[in-house]
Amino acid sequence: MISNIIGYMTRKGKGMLGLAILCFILKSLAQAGMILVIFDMLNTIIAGQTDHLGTYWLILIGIVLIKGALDAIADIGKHFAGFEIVAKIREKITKRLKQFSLGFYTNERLGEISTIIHKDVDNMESIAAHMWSRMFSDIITALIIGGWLFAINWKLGLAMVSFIPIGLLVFVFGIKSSSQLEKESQNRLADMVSLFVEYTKGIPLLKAFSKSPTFENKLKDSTIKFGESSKKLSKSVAGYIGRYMLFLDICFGILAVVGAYMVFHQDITVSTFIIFIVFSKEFYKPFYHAESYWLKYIQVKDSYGRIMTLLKAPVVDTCRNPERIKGFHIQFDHVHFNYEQDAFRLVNVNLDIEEKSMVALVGPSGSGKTTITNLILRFWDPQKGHIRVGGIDTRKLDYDDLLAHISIVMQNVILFSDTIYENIKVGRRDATMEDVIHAAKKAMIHDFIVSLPQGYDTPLGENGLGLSGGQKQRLSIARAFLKDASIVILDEMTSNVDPINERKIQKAISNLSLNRTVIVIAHHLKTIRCADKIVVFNEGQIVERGNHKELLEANGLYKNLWDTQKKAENWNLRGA
Ligand SMILES: Nc1ncnc2c1ncn2[C@@H]1O[C@H](COP(=O)(O)OP(=O)(O)OP(=O)(O)O)[C@@H](O)[C@H]1O
Repeated sequence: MISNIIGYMTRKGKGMLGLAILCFILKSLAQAGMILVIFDMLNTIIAGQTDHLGTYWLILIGIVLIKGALDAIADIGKHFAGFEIVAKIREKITKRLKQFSLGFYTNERLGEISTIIHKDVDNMESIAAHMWSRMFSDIITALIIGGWLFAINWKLGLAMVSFIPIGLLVFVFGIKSSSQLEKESQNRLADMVSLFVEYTKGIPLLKAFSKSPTFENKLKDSTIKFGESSKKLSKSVAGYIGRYMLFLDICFGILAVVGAYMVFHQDITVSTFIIFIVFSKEFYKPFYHAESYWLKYIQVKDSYGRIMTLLKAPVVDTCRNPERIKGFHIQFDHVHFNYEQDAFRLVNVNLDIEEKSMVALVGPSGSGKTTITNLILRFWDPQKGHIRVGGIDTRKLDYDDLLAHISIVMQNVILFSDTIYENIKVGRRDATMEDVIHAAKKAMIHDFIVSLPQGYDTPLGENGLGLSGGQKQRLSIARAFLKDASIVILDEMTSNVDPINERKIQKAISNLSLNRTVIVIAHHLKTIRCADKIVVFNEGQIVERGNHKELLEANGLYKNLWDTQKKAENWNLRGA
């Protein structure tokens, strides 16, 4: 983890981190030097020589100033290094996010990505800037001071480290034995959080339908379970940390006893004894801090794991010399596809969508219509067979070029918390106000927009809050007009819109369909009667194809669906 994170830094960043560590070491040594100067000063005072007191004061003031300067430089260095790591990791993630297939962006993933970008990357800053600079400087200072103390008297040096190996063994075994409890506690926490999220999302439903406390009981249960596992973990951690600290204290006690014994037998002077007592604290520092280093490591380990999983997730395959699109005839050639093993399968799909024709995909829910459009967009790639656009396999096409030539009008229109103008401009970032108005007029939404007090500058709430479904869909059609792509994928609205809105949407869609290759995922069969070709899917296979008249005459699944929808309409009318 350390080498990987350092790998993200530039030479300057690494230099600044090194400078911070060096300054912290020098600061600790300056601190030690200050104590030695004070010792020396006391010795001279005890000896009755007070002539050089002024020099001592000057040296002490000098050390204090140097310490302050070192502290400031170390602070600047560690923050520079920390912020650089954060910036570099975020840059790498941003680049990677652009390379993922859109199929990667499920709702859960979006939540996870935002946690990674906010919390996990910030954790990397805290470990690199705050922990490493301290930890490395503590360890190096301890080595220098330990070496110096050993050089003064190796026997007392041995007393100083006597129980450290046993203490470290206790620490390492403690970590191992509590790792299972730690995992358990993390899992319980994850269960509790996901239940809370589910609960918060479902509050309106729970209020409307359920007075039973089942969900609340589940929540209470999971909170208790998490509490219990946390208590067990804390108990185990407190146990081994307590034992470890005890061994460090025993070490210090042995140092004091052996030192006093040696002073008594005049093996060492009192000053040597005092030097050991005072400076051994500096030597023990990283050992006493091992607990906080470890806890910090645990805290960032998961963050690091999540960042790496994201950075290593597979991206859309791109070939070395991708080709540009040369035409808009779409062809499925013996395509086989499944999202997951042993689940829905698209079986041997052969399909020709002529350039500038309109093809409607129909079939029962879950038959594979959206999957066909997902494959054209390369949200996924087929396991077998080829999908060609303009005669070229989509895997050999420049992916950005492919997407630049396709407009999508989905039922779930995604709108941003921004003005109507900016929301339409998503279709083409360099569009002018005139272009936007022109597109809105073609999408039959201009009159509605100008009727609003702030017109095109009207801010939209999150995901278009304040607009009806029909209005949202016409805004998305305006985007498609603005993009002016040669291929249009339309996912027809399933929810009921009022007849005026429906007529406007139909008019806007027929405007958009002119002179383009159009693929419609059709739910209302009456709207696609005029399509050049209707392809009927059932359980992942094409079962019929032809125009409306031919399919009715064939008396198959299409006729069945058509009759069912007509019956439903009649029923609606009678019901009304
Ligand atoms: N991301 C996915 N991962 C796994 N399975 C999926 C995924 N998306 C869709 N499916 C499954 O693939 C099958 C076909 O789905 P698809 O969305 O293509 O059907 P559809 O004909 O468009 O349905 P509808 O008319 O209801 O929108 C369904 O069984 C669905 O559950």
